Amino acid sequence: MQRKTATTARDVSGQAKPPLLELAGVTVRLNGAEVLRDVSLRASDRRIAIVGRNGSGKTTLARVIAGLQPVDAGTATIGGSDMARDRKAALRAVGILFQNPDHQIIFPTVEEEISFGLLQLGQGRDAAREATREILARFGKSHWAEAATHALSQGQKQLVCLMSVLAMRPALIVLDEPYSGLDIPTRMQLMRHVDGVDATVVQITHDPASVRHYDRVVWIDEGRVRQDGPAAEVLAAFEQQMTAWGGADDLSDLAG
Ligand SMILES: Nc1ncnc2c1ncn2[C@@H]1O[C@H](COP(=O)(O)OP(=O)(O)OP(=O)(O)O)[C@@H](O)[C@H]1O
Repeated sequence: MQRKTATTARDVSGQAKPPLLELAGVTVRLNGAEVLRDVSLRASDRRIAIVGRNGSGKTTLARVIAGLQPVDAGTATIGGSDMARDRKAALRAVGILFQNPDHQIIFPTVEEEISFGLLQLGQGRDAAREATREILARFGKSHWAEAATHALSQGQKQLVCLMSVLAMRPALIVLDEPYSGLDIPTRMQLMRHVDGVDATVVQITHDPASVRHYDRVVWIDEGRVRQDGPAAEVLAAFEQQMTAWGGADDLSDLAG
């Protein structure tokens, strides 16, 4: 197993800055099974991908990073705030985009959907409305403000979810397989939007091609970090192993 040695970022005064994301010895048990085991990750890289087989624990890890999944052991620190101790501050620092936008969208119109997160952050109605209009304009979708969310296509809904997350200006965005089920042009367009965002991105994917340009790839296997390092190195090892397993007919090792 290989672990990346994180370089310590420093602020203007030369003080060492805490990494944006720090997991230390994180273990999560669900229904008695250890789904994550002693996962440690210090990350200040701008683009991080998480790969692994079905059932290896990727979504659970994404939920831990997004503050949606309490840990049974270890600590999760986002933007210098410990999830367990200052959950509110940690949650401000992170936004999550799920695979299925229907699990995320709850409001009847696009404007209400995007504004909701901003109101939750404590913004007043006028400020939230203005920020919503601003993000719609940035994506060339001002005409969507009054659109019914249920009438949008999957790709359009996914873009609404991305705009909702970006409007909240999180320092870290977690994307859990955001492009599955989208056609090639929609996927390419959304990927371009994601590539252009200022925030740090942690993306879970089954598609190595979509993250070859990332700074770092973490391979999760049976709830543990199997390999962590530069994209080219980790993806080559990952693809080799996946192809070897794929060549066998035995599904008995599929996690779960
Ligand atoms: N709510 C739950 N209760 C019990 N077990 C769960 C729960 N959610 C997930 N698991 C189990 O935890 C393991 C990891 O699941 P997880 O969804 O994190 O995997 P994944 O790597 O994202 O998989 P996939 O690539 O198939 O989406 C699986 O064995 C799964 O069955």
